[in-house]
Order: sequence, then C-alpha cells, then structure tokens
Amino acid sequence: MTGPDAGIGCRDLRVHAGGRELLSVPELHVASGRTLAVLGPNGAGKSTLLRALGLLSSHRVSGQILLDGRPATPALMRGAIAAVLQRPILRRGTVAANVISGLRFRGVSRREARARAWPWIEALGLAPLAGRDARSLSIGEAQRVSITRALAVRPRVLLLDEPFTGLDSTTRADLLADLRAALNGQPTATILVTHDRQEALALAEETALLIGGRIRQHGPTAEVLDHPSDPDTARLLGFTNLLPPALTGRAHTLAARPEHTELVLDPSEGRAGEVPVVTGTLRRTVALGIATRVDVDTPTGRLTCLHPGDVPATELPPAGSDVRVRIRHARSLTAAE
Ligand SMILES: Nc1ncnc2c1ncn2[C@@H]1O[C@H](COP(=O)(O)OP(=O)(O)OP(=O)(O)O)[C@@H](O)[C@H]1O
Repeated sequence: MTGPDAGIGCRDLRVHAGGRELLSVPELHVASGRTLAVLGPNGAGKSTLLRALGLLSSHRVSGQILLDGRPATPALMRGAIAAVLQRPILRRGTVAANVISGLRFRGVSRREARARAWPWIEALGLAPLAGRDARSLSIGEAQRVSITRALAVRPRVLLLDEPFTGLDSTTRADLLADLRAALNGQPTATILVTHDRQEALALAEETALLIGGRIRQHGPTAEVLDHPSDPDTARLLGFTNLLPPALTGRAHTLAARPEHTELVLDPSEGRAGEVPVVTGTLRRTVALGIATRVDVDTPTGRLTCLHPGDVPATELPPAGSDVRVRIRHARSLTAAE
C-alpha cells in the first residue's frame, strides 16, 4: 500500500499496569519508508510503546493501533511486523538458516526463502559467516544476523528495541550505516527505541522524545535534538546546564551543553554583549584526558564546563575561587516558565 496512511500509527493509545498509567499517546504515525527514533530516559515507556504498537503488550492497552490507516488485528500485524530486540535471539543452526527462518515462518518455501534471503545476507556482509553455527557468534555478529533476518522478510513495520546496546563503537557505527543503507527505498515504517542521540541522527528522519510515558517533542531529528523545550527534554538531550532568568537576566531559562560552557580564563576580558556570562564559585576540576571538566556552583545550581584537552592546573583557578562562566551556545526553554 502507498499513500499518506501507509505505515503504522495509533490514536488515544493508553497503557496501564500495576494500577498506573505507563503511557499516553494521543496520536502517532510513522509513514512507510520513514524511520522514527523514540528517545527517552530509562523507564520512560519506550519499550511499552513499541510493544503496544506491535500488539505485543501483556499490559492493559486501550485506543487504536492503525496499520495502513486501518485498525490492526493480530493476524494483520503478525504478517506486517518484524522486531529486533536488545539481545538477539537466534535459533540452532547456521547463520544462513537463521536469516531464512524469518521467511520460512511466513510460509515461504525453502527454495524461495533461500533465494530471497541471500541478497540480504550479502548486503549486510554476512556471506563469510553464512555457514557458521549461529550460537558461536559474538553479540555484534548475532545482532547483525537478527537484523538481516528481520530485513529479509521486507516487513511493512520494523520495530527495533535498543538493538545497538552493548556493541563496540565501530561495530555499532558499521551496523547503523548498513541498516540505514538497507532501509533506503524499502516500504518499511521503522521505529527505533534508543537512549542514544547519535543513533537517532544516523537512522531516523524523525525523533520523538518520550518522558514519563508522554511524547514531549516530535519532529525532524536534527531539529528536535537541538531544540529542547523544557528542563526534562534539555537534560535528555545533553543540555545539562540550566540557567534560570534570575541568573542571566534573560526572559527564559537557558539550557547549554557542557561543551558549550567554559570558564572565562582571561581576567581582563569584559562582558561580551550577546553571550551570557554568569558568576559562581569553582567547586572542583577533573582531568578527563580528552577534556578538563570544571564544576561551578552558582546561586541557582551547579554548572559543568568542559574545556577541550588537558588544561594545566596552573591555568585554572583553585577550588573556592570566584569565577566567570561563559555560555557559548544556549537554547531558550520557552516551555519552561
Ligand atoms: N507490570 C508492570 N507493572 C507496573 N509498572 C510496570 C510494569 N511493567 C513495566 N512497568 C513500568 O513501566 C515503565 C516503562 O517501562 P519501559 O520498559 O517501557 O521503559 P523504557 O523507556 O523502555 O526503559 P529502559 O530504557 O530502561 O528500557 C517503567 O517505569 C516500568 O517500571
């Protein structure tokens, strides 16, 4: 199916368990051919949302799940989705047999399943491992098999629940790139649950920020990641320095990343007009190898500065000194007040 309704979505979705509401999503739609990243802290309800959308939830779910614009039934959903979870679950047998098994489950003949699976095995770089016992694979290799098995069925909906967690950074970057390339041009609506902003950027055109079971922001990934609207989304997006109006004299709370927050080390430097500069007391300095972290207490809370490189202790004031902190790049939290 093509058209604006193609894909997966929900209306008035609510999930309850243990006497409390875990999730409330009035409306969501992921179009066919698009990827949505659902970014949120631990316990935000990300997996709850994914399971509810896939009709896989064991909790009390109300509202409508829509598949290609129509209410989803378990049978329709079973034929439409493939899921990849944090821990790959592989069957006994070779890598090739595991990739083929997804198609076999859908009633595809052995011969046709082999023919359809092989291009995916090659595209995802698994050909050299095709004959290996799947249970002898590393976690990264196993996750690659799990993703290839899901792609080989060319699902209408692909649900990814933190599939890159625990992979080393090179393996993760390679798998992200291969997955992105494999999804290009496919009629698949993909939802990626993650804690990781880099994964959202690499894979998803759209990102939704989920906190406390509610979507706080939703839009194009680059825009959402750089425009927190309130203190919770700011913290989630790494804008961990919050500067309320009382500290800066600005109309709204400002939020800044530590890498955009620095001590003013030249005492003769005046106040630059556009860039906020606030005063505080240096609490401690920690050498982190690639950066030097300086924590500063201000009247409204602590700020963290990150200076690139290994700044010699002689260039930094000692703990207890009065210091000035410059915020090189900040966002206004317009929903904060
Ligand atoms: N059976 C249950 N009864 C009560 N609360 C539950 C139950 N199952 C899950 N929860 C709660 O639902 C909330 C959302 O859980 P969920 O696993 O969806 O979060 P998540 O965003 O995926 O977290 P993580 O990133 O840690 O995997 C959590 O606070 C969890 O404790």
